[in-house]
Amino acid sequence: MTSATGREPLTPDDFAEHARRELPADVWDFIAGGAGRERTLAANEAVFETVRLRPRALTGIEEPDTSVEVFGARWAAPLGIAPVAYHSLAHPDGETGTAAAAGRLGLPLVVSTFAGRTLEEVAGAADAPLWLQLYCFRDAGTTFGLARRARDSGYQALVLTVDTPFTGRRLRDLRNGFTLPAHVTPANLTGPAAAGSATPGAHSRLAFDRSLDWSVVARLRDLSGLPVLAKGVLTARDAGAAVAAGVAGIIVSNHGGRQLDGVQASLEALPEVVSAVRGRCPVFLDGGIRSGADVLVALALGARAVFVGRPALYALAAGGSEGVHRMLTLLIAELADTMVLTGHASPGTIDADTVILPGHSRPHTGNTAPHAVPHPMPCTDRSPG
Ligand SMILES: Cc1cc2nc3c(=O)[nH]c(=O)nc-3n(C[C@H](O)[C@H](O)[C@H](O)COP(=O)(O)O)c2cc1C
Ligand SMILES: CCCCC(=O)C(=O)O
Repeated sequence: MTSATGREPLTPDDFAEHARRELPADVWDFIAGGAGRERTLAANEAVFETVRLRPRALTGIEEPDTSVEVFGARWAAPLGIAPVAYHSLAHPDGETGTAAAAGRLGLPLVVSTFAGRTLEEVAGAADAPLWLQLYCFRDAGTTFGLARRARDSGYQALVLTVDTPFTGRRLRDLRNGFTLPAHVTPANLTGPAAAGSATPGAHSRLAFDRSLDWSVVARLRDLSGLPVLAKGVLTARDAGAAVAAGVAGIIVSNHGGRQLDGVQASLEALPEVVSAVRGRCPVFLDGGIRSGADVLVALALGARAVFVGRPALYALAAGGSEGVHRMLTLLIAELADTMVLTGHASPGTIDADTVILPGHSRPHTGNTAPHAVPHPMPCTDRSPG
């Protein structure tokens, strides 16, 4: 696992560089790409460049405790792996390799509906919490069958993706005429739900149930007995609807810029959602997390924890299960260092005073409660003064 310069990867970007060389060009484009002109894809990462950290001197912290508790389970860090389809596109180790790597470190994995391995195989490989991401199919029996299998094999939550009535217009895939290689199939789907899945975009338009409303949250919760999170919320309005529908948590996400191009970066949307939720459930974030400092910034703006998507597949492509283990280890180490240098012995104290947002010379004062009233990002607050 050496980079183009012959060195060991030290950051998620190093793994990406490695993956780009390893993967066929159309597979790279499927993973790396976004919808439309990829403005939201770019914004997800770029917004983190605009946030400044505030250091703390002589805090006496020797070893920070990076762990957090989520739904009664202890995670080694406020970090997990987002649901990403077909890990076997990146490496034969597939989802079992990713699950083993995350599990060894005590970090959770959200398994995609489009996993290349069965839910049961992945459960057998993992030592840390697993959640199952759900797409809802026109064939409702498929969706409910997945939810029951998740419950029966020890998954701890369901993650309902709410931003994808069909997959977005991904121009790279359309131009490449992208189809999955023959060895990559959705291991958990059978019958009509699986038909045509080799062409993901076209398949989603045939198979996904677009008639859904928020009542599906209670149906999934009642039949599985599992907490249900909504993934893909970017506005106060949808956050309110999700809470009213009984979600156990919200994942602020724009699907890695793969759905509606032109929407806010995830980090920009986070304060609005956190304010609307008013502590009624934990709020998580994915999109553009590429360093330990990015994790800390998201927590400072109110996230309980974050998820990485593409970095997991890039690390898998670069070095299989070991690559994922190394990438996650690096992120935890960077987070721990950033916590010491900003004066936080544990994630629970990371508050809005830890960061300065663009257009502000000082942090918002008077907010010392962790994960409480966050700053508006300037993109949502352009008013002078
Ligand atoms: C190749 C790929 C496949 C994805 N598959 C799914 C999926 O099956 N279900 C889902 O809810 N989100 C899916 N996502 C979105 C991720 O869960 C996540 O929102 C996004 O990747 C986070 O952004 P990041 O890649 O910048 O970390 C996928 C993303 C990528 C890149
Ligand atoms: C139909 C496959 C959808 C996977 C997905 O969610 C994505 O590629 O973003």
